[in-house]
Amino acid sequence: AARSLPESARPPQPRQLRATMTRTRSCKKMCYCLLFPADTITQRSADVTPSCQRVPTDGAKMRIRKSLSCVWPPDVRANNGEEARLKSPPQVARNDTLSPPMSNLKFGNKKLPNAIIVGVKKGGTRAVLEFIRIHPDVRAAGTETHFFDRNYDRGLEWYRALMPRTLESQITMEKTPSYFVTKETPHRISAMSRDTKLIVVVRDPVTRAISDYTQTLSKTPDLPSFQELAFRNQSLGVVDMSWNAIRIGLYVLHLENWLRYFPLAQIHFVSGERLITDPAGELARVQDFLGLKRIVTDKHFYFNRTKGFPCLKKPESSGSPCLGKSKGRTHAQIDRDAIEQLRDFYRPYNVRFYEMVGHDFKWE
Ligand SMILES: Nc1ncnc2c1ncn2[C@@H]1O[C@H](COP(=O)(O)OS(=O)(=O)O)[C@@H](OP(=O)(O)O)[C@H]1O
Repeated sequence: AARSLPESARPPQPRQLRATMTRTRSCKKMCYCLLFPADTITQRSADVTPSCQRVPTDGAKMRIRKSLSCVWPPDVRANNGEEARLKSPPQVARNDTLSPPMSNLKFGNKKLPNAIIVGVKKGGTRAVLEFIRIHPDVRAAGTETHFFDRNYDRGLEWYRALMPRTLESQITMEKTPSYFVTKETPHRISAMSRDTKLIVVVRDPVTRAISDYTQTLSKTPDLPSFQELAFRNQSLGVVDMSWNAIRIGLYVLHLENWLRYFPLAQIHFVSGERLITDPAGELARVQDFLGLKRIVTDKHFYFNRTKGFPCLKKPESSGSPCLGKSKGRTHAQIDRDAIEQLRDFYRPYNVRFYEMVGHDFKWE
C-alpha cells in the first residue's frame, strides 16, 4: 500500500530516518563548534581548528544563530557547552546546503571587555572568572592580560586581539587582579569605556596577606619570615604598609581612587569567603550585576572534600573541575599574636570600607 502513495506522503523508511538523524547530528556538532571554539578555555591556540573556522559576515551570523535556537539540546545547555568546548573539536560533516563552505567561517568579533574582574590578588578572582564563564552569554580571556598596568603602551588594538570572539549578545570579560591597586588603572579603564562594569573579589585582608605570602614563599623558599616582612617593629605593633602583601588589603584607600572615575553602582564586590561557602549565591549576584539571566546555579557546583573548595560539575573529559594546585594551598603558619596585631591594624580600614560599599563583610 505504501508503494502506491506519493513519495512525500509515505512514512519515512529506515534508511531515510538514518539519513535525517545523521544530518541533525552533524548540524548539532557543527553548531557547538561554531559557538564554543577551542580558544574559549585554553587560549592555547589563537583560533579554532581549520575544520571549525568561522566567518564574520552578518549573513553567516544570522544563519547560525537561527539554526542554534532549534537544535540546542537541553543537556548541553545545562553545562553550557563545556563538554563541546573542551573536547577535541568535533568534525564538521559535509553539508552541501551551506554556502560559503563552513571551513571558511570565522564567527563573531573580538570586542574590548564589557566587564573586568579588577581584583584583588588572592581574593578568589580565578574562581569567579571560571564560574561566570560557564554562562553561555559570557566569554573571557583565559590569561591575565595586565593591559592597564604593564602593557598599556601596546595600545587598545593589542588588548582587543587578546579577547575571544563573541556574538553580539555575549559579554567579553577578563581578569587581572593587580588592577585594583594600580593608581593609573581606573583612569585608563574609564578612558576605554566609562560603562565598563567592574568586579572586585575581596577577602579578609589578614588571610589574603598570608595567602599572598604563601604564594611568594612557594616560589622563593629563602624568603624572610612573614613577621619580618609585615612589621617594621613587631613589639610596638608597627606594620609595614609599604609591603605589597599588606598594602593590597587597604581596600578603602584603593577604592577611593576608583570612585574618582566610576560610580559605586558600577562596581560589584564579591565576598571571597562566601564564594567558598555559597558559590551559587555569589554567582547569582554577579549574574544580576552583569544583567545576565541566572543560569549558573547550585546545580553547577559540588563541594570537593579533598580540595576543601567548591568545584564545577564538569564531564571527566573536560579537564579538572577544580581550580589548579596554586589555589587552595595550605597557608604558612603565622603566630597568633601577629595575626591579632594585623587584625587591629586593618580594623579601622575595614570599617571605612564597609561604610563606603554599604556592606559588612564581617572580617573579625
Ligand atoms: N572554588 C575555589 N577553588 C579554589 N580556590 C578558591 C575557590 N574559591 C575561592 N578560592 C580562593 O581563591 C584564592 C586564590 O585567589 P585568586 O584566584 O584571586 O588568586 S590570584 O591572585 O589569581 O593568584 C585561593 O586562595 P588560597 O586558599 O590562599 O590559595 C582560594 O582561597
